[in-house]
Amino acid sequence: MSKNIVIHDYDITRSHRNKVNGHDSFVLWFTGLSGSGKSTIANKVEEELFYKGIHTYALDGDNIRSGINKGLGFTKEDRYENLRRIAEVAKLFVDSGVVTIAAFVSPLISDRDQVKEIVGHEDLIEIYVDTSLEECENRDVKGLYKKARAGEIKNFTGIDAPYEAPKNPHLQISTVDISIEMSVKQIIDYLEETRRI
Ligand SMILES: Nc1ncnc2c1ncn2[C@@H]1O[C@H](COP(=O)(O)OS(=O)(=O)O)[C@@H](OP(=O)(O)O)[C@H]1O
Ligand SMILES: Nc1ncnc2c1ncn2[C@@H]1O[C@H](COP(=O)(O)OP(=O)(O)O)[C@@H](O)[C@H]1O
Repeated sequence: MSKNIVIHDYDITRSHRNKVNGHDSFVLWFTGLSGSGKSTIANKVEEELFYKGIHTYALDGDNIRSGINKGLGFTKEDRYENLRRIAEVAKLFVDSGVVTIAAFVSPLISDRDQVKEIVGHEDLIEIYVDTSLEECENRDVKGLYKKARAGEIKNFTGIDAPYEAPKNPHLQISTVDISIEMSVKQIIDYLEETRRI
C-alpha cells in the first residue's frame, strides 16, 4: 500500500448488501481448456441463478480482454496479470453483493492460487471443466486449435503452453460423460447443499 493512501471505511458493508439481497455473494471460478465448455456452462448457471432472483454478473473474455485487460496477450506474464486483475474485479463484485461468475482458462496452479488469495479462499468455488485436449480439439469451436497446430498462434494452452489441472477443485465436470443440463444441475445442487444459495 502506498504510504499516502488512507483507506476510508464505509458504513454500508457487504453484509448489509447480502442481507438486503437475501443471499450470500461469492465467485464461481470456471477453469479448463479452450473449448472445454466453461462459457456454455457458466452462461446456463447464471441464467438459472438469475431467474431464482439472485444477483449475478459474468466476467468473461469479451468484457475483460476487450476492456480492462485490452493489450494483454498470452505469455505467462500477461496471463498472470490478466488473472490478477480479474481476481481484483471479482473481489469488488463479491463485496458489492453479487454472485460472480468467472470463466477463464487460468491454466497455472500458481495463478489460480493467487486468485484465491485475492478473492479469499472462503469466497471462491473452483469448478474444473474437465474436457480432454482431444475432445476440445475435435470441437475446435473457434478454429483456434487448427491455427495453433499450424503454428499460426503461439503459446496456445494445451498445444505449446501448459494446462495444470486443479488437484482438489470443489467441483469437477466431465463434459463428455454428462450433458450441459446435468452439469448445470450438478453446480446448482452443490450450491444448495452447501447452503450458498
Ligand atoms: N494462446 C492462447 N491460449 C489460450 N487461449 C487463447 C490463446 N489465444 C487466444 N485465446 C482465446 O482466449 C481465450 C482465453 O483467454 P483467458 O483470459 O481465459 O486466458 S488465461 O486465463 O489468461 O490463460 C480463449 O477462450 P475460450 O475458448 O473461451 O477459453 C481463446 O478463445
Ligand atoms: N456437456 C457439455 N458441456 C459444455 N459444452 C459442451 C458439452 N457438450 C458439448 N459442448 C459444446 O462444447 C463447446 C464448448 O465451447 P465453450 O463453452 O465456448 O468453451 P470454453 O468457454 O471453455 O472455451 C460448445 O460448442 C458446447 O456446445
